[in-house]
This record gives sequence, structure tokens and C-alpha cells, in this order.
Amino acid sequence: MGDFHSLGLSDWLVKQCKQLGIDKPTPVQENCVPAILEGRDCLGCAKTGSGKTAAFVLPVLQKLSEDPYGIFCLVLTPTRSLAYQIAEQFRVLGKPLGLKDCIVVGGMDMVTQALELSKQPHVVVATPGRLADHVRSSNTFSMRKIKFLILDEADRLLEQGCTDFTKDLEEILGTLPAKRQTLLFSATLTDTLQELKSIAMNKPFFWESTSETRTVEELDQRYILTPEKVKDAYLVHLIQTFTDKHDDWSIIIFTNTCKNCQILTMMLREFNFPTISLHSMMKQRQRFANLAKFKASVYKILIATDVAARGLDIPTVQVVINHNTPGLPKIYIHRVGRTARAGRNGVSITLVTQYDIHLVHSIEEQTKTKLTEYPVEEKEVHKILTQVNVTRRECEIRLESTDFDEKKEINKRKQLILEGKASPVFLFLIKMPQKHVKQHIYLSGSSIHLCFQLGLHCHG
Ligand SMILES: Nc1ncnc2c1ncn2[C@@H]1O[C@H](COP(=O)(O)OP(=O)(O)OP(=O)(O)O)[C@@H](O)[C@H]1O
Repeated sequence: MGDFHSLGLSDWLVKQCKQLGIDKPTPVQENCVPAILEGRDCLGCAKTGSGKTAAFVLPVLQKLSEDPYGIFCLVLTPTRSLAYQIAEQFRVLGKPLGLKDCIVVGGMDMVTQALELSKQPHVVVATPGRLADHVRSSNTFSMRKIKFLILDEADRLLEQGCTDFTKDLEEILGTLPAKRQTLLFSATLTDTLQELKSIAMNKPFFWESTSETRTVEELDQRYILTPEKVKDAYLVHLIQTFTDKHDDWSIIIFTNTCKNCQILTMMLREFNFPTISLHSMMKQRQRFANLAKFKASVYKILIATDVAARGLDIPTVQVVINHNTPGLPKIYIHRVGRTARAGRNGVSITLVTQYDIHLVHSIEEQTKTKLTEYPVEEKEVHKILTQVNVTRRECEIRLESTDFDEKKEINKRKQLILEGKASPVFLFLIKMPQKHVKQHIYLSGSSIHLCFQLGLHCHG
């Protein structure tokens, strides 16, 4: 393996890498950096935690230093926290350049962002929805001269999942010059490869790690077979044993819904575990604050939905627990990839019910790895079973007495509006005094819909 000089990077960049403890290029960097410096489009598919971010940040900074102007590079990424993380890498590695960056994500003030965009930053890191909003509503910035378009977690950006980015992407792509370099990176590219190839203009350089397995060797992948009703007791037991043995470990627990995330957080706190949550029903500032506290190890346990499954780079995370078995192997790959990063060791434990066994089989098939059983003293789990289940029930009741479900309903409506499926001028919410009845006045264009909502059911 060569060094960063031999890839064609300048002294100042090599020095910056050294300062970050990055001495030798990883295979994805070794292969993609020279191709990008040559001016080629690039598709890079490498395992989680293998340094894909620097594989695009370094050549972009090199080119930027040769001809600095704004806006030089646009990076698109599916989640807000990832946008901040990528911008941070640009900022740190590009410090000697006096790099100006701008982060454009939802949940933050649009006017401030518009102002920053108008100052022509060198690099814009954005989530597609919010950037498309700016493209539609503002003419104070131009991306007509960008040299680089980067899609990080490219397969997620291009797939048509619950958050469908394709419309926003089309809008953004329409404002970019045809002559540019397009770089696409992910740990799971193959599904959408054809689509990705058609987005890249030049004949792209394609690099995929040759390893047989899709997950890293340093990751010890385990499962626990458990009936649904005993899951939480296993979870509490696992955390107890990990925290008894290790002071400096952080744990990420993935679960399937925002509500479950909230309930598990409340429940683990009842057991005095320093727990914090991250999900899409939280305000953006709260999400950042929680993530920062977790990164700083103020809280050792993060309970998250898949909003945190991709890209997050937190070196202290030693354990990933899947409270539910992911339905798609690629979600599994990204989730467990939050540990065992950059050559470190890590453990993942997936709680599997009898209904999920087929999911484990398809995960094993895709990752080309066999999950092994995690040994647990069942007697210990049974000792805490009743206490755990009662605590969970209490937390559920406590959550029901808050406006959590109502917020969910409002978020759903906002999403519909954003997707253009409803186009209200305003959305008013009036709370009725009765315990379970809420009245929503909902102005859609010129017509007013009065929705009475009973619990979760909306009759409008
Ligand atoms: N050449 C290197 N040597 C050592 N560490 C590195 C090197 N390049 C990057 N790193 C570090 O490795 C960690 C993981 O890098 P990065 O977040 O870019 O991974 P990734 O491949 O994008 O993972 P994911 O697919 O999960 O997003 C980071 O902390 C980064 O600073």
C-alpha cells in the first residue's frame, strides 16, 4: 500500500491527514483518489467505516486548492446528521485553504441558509429536500459552475423508499452544469447500480472492494433467539452485562419506530442506564444535541431508528444491538456498520423472534457471513422478566398521556404538504379540552378541511 503522496495529493493535504492520524490510504482511497484526480466520474463501493468520506473529500480539496471559487462542490446525503459530519471532514482537512462550507438541511432556518448560500461557499453539503426548496425559491445563488457533484450513500438517495428523493434530485440536477465530475459512494451500491451509472456523465471509474463478505472482519456478528415478549428483558440484561464489564463502551440500539425508540429510552432510564434517543419525530436541534451528548460519552446508550443507520462515525461505539431484525439486509449492513469502524473491533447482536428467522437467512445470504448465537444466562433474564415488562407497560402509559401520537399525526400532514399531496396555506392546530379529542383546522388552498381526530383515527 502506498502513501497519500503517491496518490497525487499535495504536501499540505498529506500533512492535514497526518494530523488526523490518517497515515496510509485505505483501499477505497488508494483506488478512487487517483481516478478522481484524473477527472473521472467515480462509483465507490466499500464496506462501512472504510474511509469513503476522505476518498472524495481529499481529491476535491486538492482540485479546489488549484482553482478556488464557490460554489465548487455539492455533496448530497440522505440525513441531516450525515451532512454535518461530512462538512466537518471538509472543514478539518481543508483548514489551510480557509475553506468556506455551507450546510443546507431541513429543520434549520431557511433564511440563514439562503444568506450563506448567497456568499458562494466553496462546498455545499445538503439533504436533497431542503436544497430543492432553495432552488425553487431563491435566485441568490448559482450552482452552474460546480466542478463536483457527490452523492454519499448514493443508493439511498436514488431508491424510492419512504422518503423518496428522486423528485428533489431531478430539480437539483437541472441546475447543475453537464460538464462536472459525479462521484457516488456507498457501502451498498449494487442494487441501484444501473441507475447510478446513468447519472454519471463520463464513463465512470467503478471500484468495489473485492472481499467476499459485505461486512468487516473485525465485527463479531451475533444473534439471540427470543420470544417477542422476552425481548426487552434480554435487552436490559445485555446492557447490564456490558456496562458491568466495560466503562468506556458506547452502545447503539436500533429499533423500528419512533414510538418504540421513545418507550425504550424511557424504560432504560428507569433502570438507570444513561440513555438518549434519536429519531425523526424529534426537533432538529434536539437531534443534534442528543447526538453530541452521545458522541461526548455523556450518555453511553443511544436508541435510534434507521435515521442513524447510515454513515454516522462514532469511534467509541463498541456494540450495536438490533432490537428488531431489519427487514432488508442492506439496512442490517449499515446498522451494524456503526461499530467496528476503521479497523477497530465491535460486536453486533440481533434480537430475533421466531417470525424473523427468514430475515436472518437473507441477511446471511447477502452478507456472506454466518451470525452466531450470543450466549446468555437465561435464568438471569427470567429473574428480571416481570420487572422489565411492568416497567415497559408503565412507560407506554406515560407516553400515551403525552402528545406524542398527535405530533406524529402533525408530522405526517407536514410530510404530505411537502410532497405536494396537500397544499395548505397554513396549518392550524387547536387542541380541544376533552382528553382524547383533538380538532385540527386545516387550510388547504382556499378550502378549509375540519378534521376531528379521535386518537389516531382521523375523520375528515
Ligand atoms: N486512511 C485512513 N486511515 C485511518 N483512518 C481513516 C482513514 N481514512 C478515514 N479514516 C477514519 O475512518 C473512519 C471511518 O471513515 P468514514 O466515516 O469515511 O467511513 P465510511 O466508509 O464512509 O463508512 P460508512 O459506509 O459507514 O459511511 C473515520 O473516523 C475516518 O476519520
